[in-house]
Amino acid sequence: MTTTTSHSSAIVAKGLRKAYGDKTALDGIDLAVPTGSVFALLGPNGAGKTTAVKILSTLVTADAGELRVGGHDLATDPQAVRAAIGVTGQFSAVDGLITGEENMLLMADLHLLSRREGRRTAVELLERFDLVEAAKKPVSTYSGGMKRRLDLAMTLVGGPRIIFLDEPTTGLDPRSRHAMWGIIRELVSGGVTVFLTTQYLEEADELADRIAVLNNGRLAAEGSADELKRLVPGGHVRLRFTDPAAYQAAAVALREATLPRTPGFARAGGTPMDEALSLQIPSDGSQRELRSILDWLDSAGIEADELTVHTPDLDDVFFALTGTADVSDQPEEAVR
Ligand SMILES: Nc1ncnc2c1ncn2[C@@H]1O[C@H](COP(=O)(O)OP(=O)(O)OP(=O)(O)O)[C@@H](O)[C@H]1O
Repeated sequence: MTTTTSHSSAIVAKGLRKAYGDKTALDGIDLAVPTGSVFALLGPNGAGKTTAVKILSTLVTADAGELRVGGHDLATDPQAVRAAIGVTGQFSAVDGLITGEENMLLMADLHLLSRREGRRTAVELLERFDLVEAAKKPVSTYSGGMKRRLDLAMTLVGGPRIIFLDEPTTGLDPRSRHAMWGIIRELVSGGVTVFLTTQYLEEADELADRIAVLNNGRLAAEGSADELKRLVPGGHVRLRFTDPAAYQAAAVALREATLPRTPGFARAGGTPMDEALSLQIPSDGSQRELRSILDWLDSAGIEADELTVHTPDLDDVFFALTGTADVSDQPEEAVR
């Protein structure tokens, strides 16, 4: 795992630690989020995601670690960090008793915008987040998706360049979730850096440039969605036949095959799936492996009626990295 400390990092953490009593929530986390990118912190319940967001957004202090957000040191200049960031999520600032517009204007007041500037910003953001019709209604009448959009709109009042989103789409229906993804993508295309936590692998896959998998307060892995998917086995090429004789011939050929450059292929022997007349060949789905499989099929005279490539998805990665983790495996370190 590498950590970049260049100036192009919007968020940098080195050796981030936090314990609540004898419970270690974060056990030495290193991460770097390039400016203008989306970083997803993925992990099961209790992994430490919210703690990380709370620390990086100055709501909670770390026990240890070198932390910089927006170029500012969290320990010595939290005020500057606060001015550079926006936070939405599980600790939403939305007031249900007043209208969406009033919430926006309240936020504008908090940011010390003039009355005129506040109104202009509120109108612009309500429009952008498709909340114009609902603007004069109490927020308590809003749907979950509308509340999330309002929450994010309020966060944007101060024009933050770094935004923390703690589980931004939890509980939203698919349509609202997709709408939120669209909004997040739009923000990023405007140069904003987004740090999000999520339990939805699909969300991380859709949005994030980099994903870190947090488990028991430690980073189990970090990389792009594709890099993470390559970490776990499960990828394969499936050949489907309609002619039982062709299937049998292919199964025999495959059982005898060895292909030195493709380790998975060599040990494959094909997994016969008689009812479906299909054969499965382990493969990481890379171009190189596919080419060697196709070359071999050609040279063996095998012509499948259908060939599909299955790559592991983030679910596989998530379960592989977090499902089997045994806390007792991990060295005990004294945490004060
Ligand atoms: N204020 C607190 N006091 C004591 N323990 C806490 C506190 N906040 C968090 N913890 C503990 O720290 C660990 C990490 O919690 P955290 O909320 O950061 O996890 P999470 O990954 O955000 O989980 P979730 O997805 O459930 O929100 C958990 O074991 C939790 O019980």
